[in-house]
Amino acid sequence: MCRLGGSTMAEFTGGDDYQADFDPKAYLRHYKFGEDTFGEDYLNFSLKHYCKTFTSGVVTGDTLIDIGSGPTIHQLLSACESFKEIIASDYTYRNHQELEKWLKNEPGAFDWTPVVKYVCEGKEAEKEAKLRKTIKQVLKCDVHKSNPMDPVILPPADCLVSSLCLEGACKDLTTYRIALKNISSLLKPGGHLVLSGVLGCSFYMVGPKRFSSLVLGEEFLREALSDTGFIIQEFEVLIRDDNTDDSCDFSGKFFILALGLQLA
Ligand SMILES: C[S@@+](CC[C@H](N)C(=O)[O-])C[C@H]1O[C@@H](n2cnc3c(N)ncnc32)[C@H](O)[C@@H]1O
Repeated sequence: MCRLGGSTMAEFTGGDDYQADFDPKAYLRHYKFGEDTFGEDYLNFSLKHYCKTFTSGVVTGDTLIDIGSGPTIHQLLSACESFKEIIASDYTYRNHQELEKWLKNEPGAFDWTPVVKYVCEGKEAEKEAKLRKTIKQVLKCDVHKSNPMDPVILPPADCLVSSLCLEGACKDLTTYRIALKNISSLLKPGGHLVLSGVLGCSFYMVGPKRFSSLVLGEEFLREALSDTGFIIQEFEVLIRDDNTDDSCDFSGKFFILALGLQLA
């Protein structure tokens, strides 16, 4: 159920809605620093955890796959130092285009410099160059398929990252569990999953379009990960302490580092 402006709505927005109405430029407005947006709040939380995770020396390897990248790269800024190759992915064609625009440094690409500066002040150009070099492919992805990258068959990766994707893509908790299983098939045994997102969120706005979000709780996530064979190594939660931005009704943010897959 979605609460917006006091009314109650229950409309799920799926792949067709993302393909038709998810405007990458409108979404990226959430990630403009200094505008007190939901995205800025999320970045302040997640960038800190990405940095800690990917500089620990433990979460490292040859290949990292980012699931549901959207038009964004914030989730990969720290990771690009620890992996030789990154594969970005998303469901929509327009997100692929927006990401490619940034990768090729084309005019009109989103300016990530303020976010990059937050991660590594003084070394923005080097970091952007490094990330551009490390992202080798942008693939079509559907978390509802048993091989989410179908028809491409990828060798299992050392690490999976996914930020704010599954809660948007899944209509109920059963579908979320299946999607988690689907994406985990892309991971090597003993590889790492870095999963971040929002708790208690039923919708978020992308420009004038409302997208549904699956309401997640910490207990459900712990159970779903454990049932999929993951061992949770870190589970950070930050409860929302403001109500200024009404473009999203989340109650908290989470960041998970998990080790997979221990079950067959
Ligand atoms: C809220 S955005 C998150 C984007 C980015 N990862 C971030 O952290 O800002 C949700 C993304 O999930 C993608 N998505 C929706 N349904 C999907 C599906 N079935 N499979 C893969 N990605 C999907 C959307 O296209 C969109 O880019």
